[in-house]
Amino acid sequence: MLSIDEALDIVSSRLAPLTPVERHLHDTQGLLLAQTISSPLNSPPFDKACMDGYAVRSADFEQDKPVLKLIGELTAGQVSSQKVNPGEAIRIMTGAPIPAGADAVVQHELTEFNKHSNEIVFKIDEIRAGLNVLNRGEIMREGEAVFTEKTRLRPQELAVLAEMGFVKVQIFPPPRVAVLATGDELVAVEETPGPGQIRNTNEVMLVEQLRQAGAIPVPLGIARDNRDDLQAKIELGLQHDMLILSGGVSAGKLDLVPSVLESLDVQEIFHKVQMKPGKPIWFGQQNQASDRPPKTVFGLPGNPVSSMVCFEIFVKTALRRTMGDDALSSLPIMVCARLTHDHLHKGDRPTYWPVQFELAEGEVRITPLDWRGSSDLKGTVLADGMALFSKPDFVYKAGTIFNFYPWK
Ligand SMILES: Nc1nc2c(c(=O)[nH]1)N[C@H]1C(S)=C(S)[C@@H](COP(=O)(O)OP(=O)(O)OC[C@H]3O[C@@H](n4cnc5c(N)ncnc54)[C@H](O)[C@@H]3O)O[C@H]1N2
Ligand code: MOO
Repeated sequence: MLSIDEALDIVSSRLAPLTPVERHLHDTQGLLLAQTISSPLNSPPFDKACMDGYAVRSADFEQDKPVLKLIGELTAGQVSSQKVNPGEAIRIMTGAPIPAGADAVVQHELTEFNKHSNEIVFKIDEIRAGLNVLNRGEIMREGEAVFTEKTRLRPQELAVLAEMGFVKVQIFPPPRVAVLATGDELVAVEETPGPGQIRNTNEVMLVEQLRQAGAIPVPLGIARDNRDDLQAKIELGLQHDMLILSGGVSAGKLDLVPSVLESLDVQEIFHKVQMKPGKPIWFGQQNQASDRPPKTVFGLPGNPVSSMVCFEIFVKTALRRTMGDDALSSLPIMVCARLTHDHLHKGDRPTYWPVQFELAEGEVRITPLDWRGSSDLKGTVLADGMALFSKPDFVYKAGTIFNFYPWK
């Protein structure tokens, strides 16, 4: 059986970014750029004042504290038609272009204005040229390479693109992912379960996990445990970039998912990983025309925590790859944390166990919670994430450093 790391390598190497599309800036938050960007302009576009005060000639300050004559006023958005000559100053606001003749700005707090004589007295006797002035192109030069491909578009990147006048950019789009729950025992959340039935809780969970991961979820409801219904709904699911099924992948009589997928030319790449929960996970792909990427299918084990954990580890990695992340940055995010209590790990499957975390004395600490296994979703609601316990039948001592996988 594959190890978790082997399975992750396979998932990551089998997925590639979707074809880039052009999007309005407002619809690109958090996505990766699919183009390089050079600046078409200088920033700032003109020498500008960084303080409210007076635009002056630094040469006027070479002898003693000067008294300068006020000849005008300039607010941001205005361009002065006046020139500052020796012995003169212009009142200037932050963001306004420096007027001709001036080469420095003295901030308002270091001055006193005499409105009767229209003169400014300065409480500073030496200034350098360029004081409180941001020069044209000092932050960004015209033609300068600003963003490489695969830059993540956070709020500040979006604002820099807006400054450069990019209204639309090429990005790697989020995948549309179909979610299909399988099982004769399932009823929709709105329904009251009859004898032997349970509500389809995996759908709402997987849809929200997809949304949090930046993908576009498309819930397809429930497929019954018969070939015809499964086939029809899986075919519908295969019209999306990715399909996530839950249930029907272990060894039961009605675990038909792998064989129906195979009949639809979805090739099995692996089935089963040495892990708990989530051992029966199924991963496959259906080839498309040569110029199009294959369709990816995950068959997640039906037990709710198995579905959730397999999503966190494998589906998220796949999603990140489709959205442009490279193999390394697509791997599950983990943090080093210290165990607060002894923990007995029973069995031989590496196990993701729900834990609470706290920040104490400058370190992350994790405490394993009381949890009944892969059906116990409620046991995860107090957890902040999971820790991976790998050594078979082993007591992990308090103080051991661990990989903690936060849930978000
Ligand atoms: N003989 C064996 N039996 C099982 C094995 C095995 O290796 N050999 N593996 C066990 C493990 S581990 C898991 S995990 C489960 C996974 O089984 P399936 O993926 O086939 O899932 P189902 O049997 O369909 O369902 C399991 C469990 O989860 C409930 N379920 C299913 N779908 C949903 C849903 N959408 N919302 C809420 N709950 C759901 C279902 O009712 C079952 O209780 O198999 C073990 N068996
Ligand atoms: O792997 Mo199953 O998810 O142990 O219950």
